[in-house]
Amino acid sequence: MLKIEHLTKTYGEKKAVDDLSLQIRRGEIYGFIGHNGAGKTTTLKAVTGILQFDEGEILIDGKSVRTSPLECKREIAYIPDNPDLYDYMTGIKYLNFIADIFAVSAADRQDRIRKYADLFELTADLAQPIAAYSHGMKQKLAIIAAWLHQPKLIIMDEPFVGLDPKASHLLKGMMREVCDEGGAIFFSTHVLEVAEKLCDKVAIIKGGKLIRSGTMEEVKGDDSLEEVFLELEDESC
Ligand SMILES: Nc1ncnc2c1ncn2[C@@H]1O[C@H](COP(=O)(O)OP(=O)(O)OP(=O)(O)O)[C@@H](O)[C@H]1O
Repeated sequence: MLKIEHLTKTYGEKKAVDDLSLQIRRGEIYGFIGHNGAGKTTTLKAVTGILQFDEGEILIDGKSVRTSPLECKREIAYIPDNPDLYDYMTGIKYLNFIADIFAVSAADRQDRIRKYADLFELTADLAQPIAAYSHGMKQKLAIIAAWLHQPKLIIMDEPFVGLDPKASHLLKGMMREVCDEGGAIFFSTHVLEVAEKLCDKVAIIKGGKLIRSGTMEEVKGDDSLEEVFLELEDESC
């Protein structure tokens, strides 16, 4: 579903991502963990096509994000770490705007908006301008928007930040559902307990380099993910 090959991205002199390769298959929830400034957001943005990169290749379902950006964007959804949506739009206008971009039919969008807005208890607020939303409400709206066109690959940067426990639980279920239906999820998180419970596979990045990746069992063995992560952080200091 997603193949990242030898990705390198520099900002001026700073190598933010250094020769990173990983592969995500259909059906996998793939967690991406690393310290602040490790290169997670840079990698995720490169995958979505928002950020140009210097070297390497990124393939989504076999298509290059460099040479087939539109085809790739049709297959994915991206939820950034900060849900800066269009404040002047109402929630419902924003969802319809996103549905228009992805050419979701009137019937499908109505069903999906109704379903997810009800689940996230956001229905009553959809008529409000986004400027009046709390951080968590914006995050819920961004999640509903991401699910509207039934993307094959969902990329999320710290998706659980700001969500209440019920919404977090709901999102985890929605992530698993996408994978059960043949999609894939790639998301970053600092909450290692969530990653450990939820992810099929995990990659650990440090200073732009991938230092460990594999199935959760391969990466953590009999230890907790937190223990392994902290050990790896210390080791390569
Ligand atoms: N626009 C930019 N210009 C210059 N340097 C940048 C820019 N964006 C990120 N960086 C640098 O690239 C490195 C990787 O940043 P990135 O945002 O990818 O890290 P991250 O793992 O997502 O961190 P966090 O967990 O804090 O969100 C950092 O050293 C950061 O300072």
